Amino acid sequence: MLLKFTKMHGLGNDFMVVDLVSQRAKIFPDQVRELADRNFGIGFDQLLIVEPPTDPDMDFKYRIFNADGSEVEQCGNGARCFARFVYDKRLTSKKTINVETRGGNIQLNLTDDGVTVDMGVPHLLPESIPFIADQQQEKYLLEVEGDAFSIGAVSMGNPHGVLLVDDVDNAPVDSLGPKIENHERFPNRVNVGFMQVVSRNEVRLRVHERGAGETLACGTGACAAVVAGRLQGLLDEVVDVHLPGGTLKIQWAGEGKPVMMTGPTARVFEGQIYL
Ligand SMILES: N[C@H](CCC[C@H](N)C(=O)O)C(=O)O
Repeated sequence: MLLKFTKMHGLGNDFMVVDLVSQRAKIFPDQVRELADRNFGIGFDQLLIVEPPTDPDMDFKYRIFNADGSEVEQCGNGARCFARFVYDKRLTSKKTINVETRGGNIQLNLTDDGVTVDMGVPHLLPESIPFIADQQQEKYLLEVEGDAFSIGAVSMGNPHGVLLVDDVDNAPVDSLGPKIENHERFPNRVNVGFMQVVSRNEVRLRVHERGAGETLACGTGACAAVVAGRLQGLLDEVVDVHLPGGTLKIQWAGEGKPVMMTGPTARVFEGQIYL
């Protein structure tokens, strides 16, 4: 069958976006891996699927697949692109869009200068991340092949580990990222953020993503980094998060409050592919 899609990105974190409201298709994990391949397929970090909601109070269901074919709970950069996609494709005329995801319901707000997403309240209890630990802490000691690292652990619906580094440009993203991604204390694997605190309102961040490797930006990673930094008393409520692909504005008023993420979206091309 011929499947229409739109190629989009949020700060270089790139997506294949598919409307399965007005199209019908079944996409299997093997196909996701083939489509994600940057030589043999379309090439993307994540596949984003638009479906009708199962919850009548929601406008859409938003499904996310990593390049390795794994279906995951949340994708922040993807959420902004999702909002732009459903509005531009006239699947909705709303500018405040409520979507259900595996990681919980989120609200997307189309604005003149981008999209602001209510990413929901972060989960901090170890069992909700999930992360194996005796109790909730601002930071944990993680043993990796004989070395010990201090790490924050936060769920934005999807799991994140956050390490503080002096200089992101020299952070061990390629060597340490995969080891922590697959660490036994993260039963569902984990996204790994390397954060350099520039000031109380500014950080630099690189993220080794679960199921995709290092990406140019990670929206949930930016949210998790600010949450971890605030819990450690290092950051104020509003933080500019500088990622290799650009900057996100993250706001978190504190425990029990939602994380707000604001940033741009971009459409690259329209395509169609035989499945
Ligand atoms: N790799 C992530 C999903 C995509 C998250 C990222 N692209 C974002 O913008 O939040 C995971 O396995 O949980």
